[in-house]
Amino acid sequence: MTIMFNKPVPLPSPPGTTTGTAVRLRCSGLDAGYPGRPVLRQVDASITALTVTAVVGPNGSGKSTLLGVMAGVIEPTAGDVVHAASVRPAFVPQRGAVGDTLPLTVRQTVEMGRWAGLGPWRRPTRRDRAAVDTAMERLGVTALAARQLGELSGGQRQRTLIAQGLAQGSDLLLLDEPTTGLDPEAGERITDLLAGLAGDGVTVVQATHDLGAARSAGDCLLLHDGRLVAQGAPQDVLTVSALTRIRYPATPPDRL
Ligand SMILES: Nc1ncnc2c1ncn2[C@@H]1O[C@H](COP(=O)(O)OP(=O)(O)OP(=O)(O)O)[C@@H](O)[C@H]1O
Repeated sequence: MTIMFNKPVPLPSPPGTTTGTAVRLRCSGLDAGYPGRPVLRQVDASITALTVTAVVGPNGSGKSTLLGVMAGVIEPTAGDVVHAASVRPAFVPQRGAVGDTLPLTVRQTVEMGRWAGLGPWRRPTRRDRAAVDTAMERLGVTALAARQLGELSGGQRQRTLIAQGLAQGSDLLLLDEPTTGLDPEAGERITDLLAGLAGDGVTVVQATHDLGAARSAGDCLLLHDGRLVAQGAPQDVLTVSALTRIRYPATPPDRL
């Protein structure tokens, strides 16, 4: 198995996609999981550049595991992950992964997105500060800069964490359930912001249970039991029959 970050750009388009569509990342024959627990099996999937891709599937279907592999934090046990750029992806894990009680302000949280690129003394440069300012503005959290993380609403907190990912300056943003637990308005705001980022040169992949967010994505991967059962436009992938077949729980027929 291999994870490569330096393949030539662009990768060839997969069969069935529009000619000329640039592929940012491709998984081929991917197996991955945890010690004693195989999860992903033979996943072949492509992430289209400058698009929001939604990764959908029931609990335990392998969405977070797939994001972890794309982010390079989980090693595949078989297959390849090929990136069309040498820039490391920015990974925003699930909301619960960041403690609410951390004594951090919004600005300090976003600044952490720059840490990997700082020298041993962690002195931010003007460029670092500009990246933080831009990310905070883009996510609408500038006015919250001095607030503690624990004082924020769910939507504000989530936008702060996405700003931290954006501040990393990657062209690939991987988000694990960015709208889970938010009220519809806060969720829609994040969905719109992600679409705006894709329009501004960032490739976005989000694992989500939010079918509204998935339907407004440009592309969709449907996982079931660690296997990719469909990939394509949301209206072609998130059909009543496909969701019923995998017994996806959040599919009231009137919302399809
Ligand atoms: N750190 C871990 N160690 C062992 N098994 C794990 C670990 N993380 C997840 N799993 C298992 O791997 C499988 C896939 O989990 P994963 O989190 O990728 O699914 P998911 O589709 O993101 O689920 P959810 O929608 O509930 O977040 C599940 O059976 C889960 O219990």
